[in-house]
Amino acid sequence: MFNPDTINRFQSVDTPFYYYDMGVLRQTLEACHNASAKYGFHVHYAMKANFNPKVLEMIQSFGFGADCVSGGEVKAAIEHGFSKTKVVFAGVGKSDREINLGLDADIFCFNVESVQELHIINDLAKAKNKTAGIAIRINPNVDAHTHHFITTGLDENKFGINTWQLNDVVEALRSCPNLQFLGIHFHIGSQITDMEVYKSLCIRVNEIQTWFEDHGLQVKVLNTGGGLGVDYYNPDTNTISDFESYFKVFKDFLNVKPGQEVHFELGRALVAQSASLISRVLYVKNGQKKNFLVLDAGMTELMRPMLYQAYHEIENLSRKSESESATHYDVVGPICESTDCFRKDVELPESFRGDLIAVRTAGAYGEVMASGYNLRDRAPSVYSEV
Ligand SMILES: Cc1ncc(COP(=O)(O)O)c(C=O)c1O
Ligand SMILES: N[C@@H](CCCC[NH3+])C(=O)O
Repeated sequence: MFNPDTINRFQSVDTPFYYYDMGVLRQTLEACHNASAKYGFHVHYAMKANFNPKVLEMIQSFGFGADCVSGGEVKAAIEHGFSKTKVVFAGVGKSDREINLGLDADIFCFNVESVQELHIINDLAKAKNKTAGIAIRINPNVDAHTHHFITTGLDENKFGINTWQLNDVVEALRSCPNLQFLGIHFHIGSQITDMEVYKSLCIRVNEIQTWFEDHGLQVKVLNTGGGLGVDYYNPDTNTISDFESYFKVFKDFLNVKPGQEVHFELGRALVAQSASLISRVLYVKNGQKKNFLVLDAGMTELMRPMLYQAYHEIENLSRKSESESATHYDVVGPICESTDCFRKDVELPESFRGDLIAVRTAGAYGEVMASGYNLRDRAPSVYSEV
């Protein structure tokens, strides 16, 4: 990702900034596109992972759809060229204003997360004399075996409708003539690397599909969500997630009937490795027990380490050739919070004020989760050639 010319180019850029390697993004999208097309699967990009306009434009150029979680994302998807026939809108708390926006845009499908929401969408669609396509988001109670904070498919999670409420769903659908039932939707969590988890999901989806058909509802769309993980430890040697194995699990274990569509909502796996957060060392503080590298970027630019204790590789780009004289640093930001630490005890070459530091694998849930806390400016983006 960082050849000498790239690092040279960074010398004249104000830090912090996000650096996008558009070649990595393109290769990742190609890999996903080819692996999914083999089985006729449809991928909707989960825009919440990254809605940088250049990123969106490249993703939509591959023909992917968009999975949105707010009215703002629905609007951005359409503005950036995603076909409205490939826009889905999930979210546990869609406001009336956001539902109306989706109805006005004639999006393909609302993924509905409660029985009450079914009635609300029906009423709003009726007021516009429209029919809304809907899928039922079901909480399958499948353990994603990922970080506790980013599982979404267990009974204790707020997302989706629990299976014991499905009779109420069928009843509600009978009394909602302005809804068109399209299918069933699942999303059990994020940063999933164990393919056995997806096998368990398929088995559950098959059971639930049969239940719906037994209750007279034809399932046209099976949407199994996203969640495929990336390798945060080896961004250079394992850059592209194993899309082949991922889709093959669904090909092998999902009971797909003739005429049915299978949809996925990948976010992280498509964008995470394409970007790094680039910052400079402001100060080197040598304490009695610790050495600190104080960067000009912090939790306002990349919150994942502070929010989930997430691991990101950290590199000193100014001293790439110096593998010796390794020193241990707590790499911290300038924000007035003790948790504003990217990682503790990081082994790096001896580092100095002005050195360029890269925090890797920052393309997913990085820029989009930035905040203006401490009245900080937003970090800009810098792009490589494609
Ligand atoms: C409903 C839904 N779909 C898709 C995604 C994308 O997840 P990931 O970025 O892990 O692929 C998320 C986020 O976890 C989500 O909540
Ligand atoms: N933002 C989280 C994942 C949540 C995904 C959205 N449900 C992360 O950075 O890992």
